[in-house]
Amino acid sequence: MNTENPELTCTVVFEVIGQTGSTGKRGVYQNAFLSLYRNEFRDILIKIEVGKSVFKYIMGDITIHKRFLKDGKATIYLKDYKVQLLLSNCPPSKLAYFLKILSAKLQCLKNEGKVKARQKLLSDKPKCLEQISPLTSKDISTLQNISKQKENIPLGLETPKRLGKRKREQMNYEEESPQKHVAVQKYLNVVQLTTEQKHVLKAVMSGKNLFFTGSAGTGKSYLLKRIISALPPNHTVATASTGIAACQIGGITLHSFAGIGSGSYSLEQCIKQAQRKEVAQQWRRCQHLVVDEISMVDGTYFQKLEKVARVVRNNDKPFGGIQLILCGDFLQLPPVSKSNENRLFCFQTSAWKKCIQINMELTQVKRQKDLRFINILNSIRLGRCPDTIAKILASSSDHQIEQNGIKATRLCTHKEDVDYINRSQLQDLPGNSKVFKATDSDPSLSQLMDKHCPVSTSIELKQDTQIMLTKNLDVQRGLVNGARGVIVGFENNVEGLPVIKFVSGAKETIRYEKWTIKAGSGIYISRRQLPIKLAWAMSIHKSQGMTLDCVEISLSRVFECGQAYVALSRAQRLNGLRIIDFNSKCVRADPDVLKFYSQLQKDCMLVQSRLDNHFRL
Ligand SMILES: Nc1ncnc2c1ncn2[C@@H]1O[C@H](COP(=O)(O)OP(=O)(O)OP(=O)(O)O)[C@@H](O)[C@H]1O
Ligand SMILES: [Mg+2]
Repeated sequence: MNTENPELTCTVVFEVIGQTGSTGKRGVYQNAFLSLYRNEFRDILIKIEVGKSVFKYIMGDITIHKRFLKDGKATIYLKDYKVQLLLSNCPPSKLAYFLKILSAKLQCLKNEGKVKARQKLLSDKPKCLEQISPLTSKDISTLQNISKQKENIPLGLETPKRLGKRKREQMNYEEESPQKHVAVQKYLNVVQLTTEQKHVLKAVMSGKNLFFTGSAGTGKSYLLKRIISALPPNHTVATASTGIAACQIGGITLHSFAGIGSGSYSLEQCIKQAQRKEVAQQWRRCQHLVVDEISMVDGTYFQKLEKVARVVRNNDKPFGGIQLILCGDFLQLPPVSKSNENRLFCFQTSAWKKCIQINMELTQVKRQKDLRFINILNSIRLGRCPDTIAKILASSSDHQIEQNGIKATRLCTHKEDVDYINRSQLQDLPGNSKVFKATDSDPSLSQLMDKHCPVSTSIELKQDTQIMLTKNLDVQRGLVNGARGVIVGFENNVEGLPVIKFVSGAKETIRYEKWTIKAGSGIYISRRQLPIKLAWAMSIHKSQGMTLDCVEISLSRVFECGQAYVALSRAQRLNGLRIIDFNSKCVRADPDVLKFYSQLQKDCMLVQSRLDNHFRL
C-alpha cells in the first residue's frame, strides 16, 4: 500500500502575476516544505513552510505545467490569487506523486460539488485542517467515471454527487483489497520494487554511504533509476563506469563528471584539474554521487577521487561529505588494466573502507525466469562449472535460435572482431545502402556524445540488416533496449525510414529519437538519430548491463574473470542462447572478489568495519 503523504521539499519561487500577465513581486525560497491539506469544507489547500513562515492557498482554479517533471520542475498557477509557484530541485518521483494526487483529489472534489461561498459564510462548522489522505480505490473509480462521462455524456448533464466524507474516505482506504490497491498503484504509475529493492531505497534515503550488489539481472540498474528519481536533481549526479551503462540510468561516465582525465597524473595535478571553475562547481554542487557498474572502476582512480573530493569541496569528511551510492557486481567484468597483478578493485582501497557504511545485496533475479537457468548462472558466477552444467552449456551449440530472419547476435571477447563481423556482413548483403546521419545539438561536443550515446553519428543500413534497438520504445510490445530485429524494407518516401520486424513479432517503422545528457558543466546536450545499431556482433564489455533477446557466444578467447558470466547472463532464456565452443576453463571468478563476497555474506552484508583485511591501498 502506498501510504506516503504527498509532501515535497524543494525550491519554490513565488511570482505575482499582473493584469497583463507580466510578473510582479517575486520571492525565492530554498528548502521549502510543501504539503496538502483539507479544511472543514473539504477544500484542498497547499501549505508551504519556509523557515518560520507558513503560506496557505486554497486550490481553486489552478493550472499545472509539468513539462519538465523529469528534471524535478513544475509550475502551479493559482488563478484566484494571481500567484505562480515555480517548483524546482524536487525529487522527480516525489514531484510526480505530489502532482498526481493533487490533480486526482481536485477532480474528485469537482465531482462532489464544492461548498458555495455563501454556505461557508453561514456555516457554524468548527475550523479544521487535516492532511489529505492517500489516493483510495474510491477516488480511482470516481476518476474513471469522470473520464467515462467525458467520453459519452454531453457536458452539463453530469449529476454531481457527494461521495462521502473524509471519514468514509479514510475507512475505505484502510479496507483496500489487493486488487483495488493495484488499481491505485497503476493510476499513480508507481515503479514496482521488490521488498529487497525497497530496503535498499530506504537505506539510501537514510543518507548513509552505501554499496549494493547482486548477481546479473537482480534489478540493480532498475533500482538505481528509482533511487535517482527520489533524490534532488540539482544535487545528484548519476554516473557509471562506462558510457552505455551511464546512458541506461540517464547519467554520464564517472570520468566525465570527475574532470581529472584518466586519473593517471599525480594527485596534485588531478586536484589542479578538478579545481578548474566549471569542474569545481560540479564537485561542490554534488551531494549524492551514484555510480553504476562500480566493478569496472579502477581502485587507484577511486582512491584519488576520494582525496580530490575532499580538497575541492574543502571538506575533510570521507569523499568530501558526498553521499556515495555505489552499485555493481564485482563478479562481473573487472577494471580494465594491462596486467592482473596491477589490478586493484575499489573494495581493496582504504578510500572504500573509509567511505562505505552499508553493504547490501539483491538476490531475486528478474532478468531470467527459468530457475534451472538461474542456478546455472549463479554457479558460473562463482567460477564453478561442474560436469552437469558444462554438458548443458556445451549442448546449447545446436540451439536453433534464428526466427523470422532474425539471426543471433554474436557476443565477442575482442572488439576488433565486432567491427569486422558487422562491416563484412553488411557489405555482403546485396542492394544499395542508405545512410542516416545524427544531428547533435552542439557539434563541438560530438565526441562526448559518441561516448555516452548508444547510437553513432552515422549508420549505414540495407534490406536484411540485423539490428538491435537502443532505446525503450514500447515495453508492452517488446520494443525495448536490446530487442533484436531485421530490416524488412524502407518507407517509400523522401525520408525512407527503415521498417523493422522484431523477435516479438512486432513490425515497426523506426523514427528518429533524441538522447539528452547533462554534460559536465551542467548544460544539456542532445543527439537525434535512429534508435538502432548493427547487431550481427557486439563485444561482451559493451553488453555488460544489458538484457538481450538471442545471443551466440564464442568463449574460446575469454581473457577476464567474470567475462563468460557476463556473456551468458545477458540471455533471458537458455534456449535463447547458443555457445559455439564451450569449455569449462573459460569460467573463472576472481579469488579476491570471492573472498570479499564470502566475508560480506558472513557479515550479513551490513557493516563495513569487519572487512578490513581486504584492503590493499
Ligand atoms: N522490481 C522489478 N519489477 C519489474 N522488473 C524488474 C524489476 N527489477 C528489475 N526488473 C527487470 O529485470 C531486468 C534486469 O534488471 P537490471 O538490468 O536492472 O539488472 P542488473 O542487476 O542491473 O543487471 P546487470 O548486473 O546485468 O547490470 C530488466 O529488464 C528490468 O526491467
Ligand atoms: Mg545493471
